[in-house]
Amino acid sequence: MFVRRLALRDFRSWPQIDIDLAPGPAVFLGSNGRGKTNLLEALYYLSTLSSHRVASDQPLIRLGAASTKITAVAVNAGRELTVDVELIAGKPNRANINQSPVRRPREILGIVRSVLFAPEDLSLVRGDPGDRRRYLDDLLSSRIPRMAAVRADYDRVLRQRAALLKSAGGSMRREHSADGMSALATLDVWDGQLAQFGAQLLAARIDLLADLAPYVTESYRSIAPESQPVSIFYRSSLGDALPIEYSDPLQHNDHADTELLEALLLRELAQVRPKEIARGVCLLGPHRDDVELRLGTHPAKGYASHGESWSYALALRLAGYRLLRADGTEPILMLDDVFAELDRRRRTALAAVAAEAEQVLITAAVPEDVPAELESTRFSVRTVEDEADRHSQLTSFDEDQPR
Ligand SMILES: Nc1ncnc2c1ncn2[C@@H]1O[C@H](COP(=O)(O)OP(=O)(O)OP(=O)(O)O)[C@@H](O)[C@H]1O
Repeated sequence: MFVRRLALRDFRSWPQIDIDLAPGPAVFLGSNGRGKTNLLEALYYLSTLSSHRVASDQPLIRLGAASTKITAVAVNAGRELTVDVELIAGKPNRANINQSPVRRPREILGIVRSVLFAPEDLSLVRGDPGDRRRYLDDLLSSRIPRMAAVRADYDRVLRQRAALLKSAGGSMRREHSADGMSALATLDVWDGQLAQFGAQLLAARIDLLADLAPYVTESYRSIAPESQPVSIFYRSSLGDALPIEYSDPLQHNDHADTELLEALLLRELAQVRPKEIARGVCLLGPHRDDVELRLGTHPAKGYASHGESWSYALALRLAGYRLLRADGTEPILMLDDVFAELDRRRRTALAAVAAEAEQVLITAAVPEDVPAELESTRFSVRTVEDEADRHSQLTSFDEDQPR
């Protein structure tokens, strides 16, 4: 798929912009802080309903504006769909497909598919488990859009159960108190829901990892052939209760059994309940899980060098890209200021993948940062400043140059 048009209103540094795009590479050039990443972030938002940089939507709305709107015309196998989402401060977001409102914004997921590789991705290797969970879950929602609803249900149950654990902890501790008994009964209901949605999410992650793992190994080998091989494992808060073939993607060849996982979660939740009540937090479930990234026989986190960590992060993104492609829908590849960080071999490996992409959007400070095989449409991104305002502006790079 590709995006034929991207229009923004009051998105970060862009008051208004309407860009025509074509299949193949497009390069956005400009020095630091001009608004290049903001363009990619907007498109990424349409494909995941979240930013790759911030957890809340507020920073995406241009300072001084009350709302922002992102619109794209996506072309998939010759079929065009116009999709837009409006983020309004303090109100629920709204979305349209072909100008018709959808009931929930997440109904637009799957129309624009993208994979974004950005400097922040180093945190996939060096950061907290939450960064790796998010990587898996975003890929999951791109691949199977209905999983976004499962995630939302799981998060809702998690929040409500956590609130119950916190507020009712005191009354539960008072033995045989009426409040305590009723809180325990309510907790049983939430345990059931947590196990139900948690098992669906867990099964989907385990299946995803099994499909993804060979692409991660292959992508890493192509980027860093001289390095030790990599392998990935699912680390569940269920610990040893999780069947071994569910932890090791190379041993998992079937669909994960959701009923089995639900029963395991329920059983283990019953076991940890006293601890959860004492601490007032949910200790078990996919929100506590991690993906272990190994380099050779060691965990990459704390062991891999800077270059190896970069290669690993890039391999994870390329693996996601290849997996979506193998599913039959080519995602847009977005490369945010990454070539300058890469050595020659890794630049060449990444450029080879990007040159084959149906559409690739690249940001860079200077043209020399972009490999020659990816040269095509070039835009200049600059900042315009007057007394009243400071904002980004886009022009054709080639027309900009002195003749
Ligand atoms: N909500 C907002 N309203 C107005 N301006 C914003 C908002 N959020 C960010 N900006 C501005 O956007 C600019 C940063 O844009 P962006 O991150 O796209 O830069 P960039 O061109 O990718 O730079 P770099 O090469 O340094 O990554 C900054 O000038 C920042 O002040």
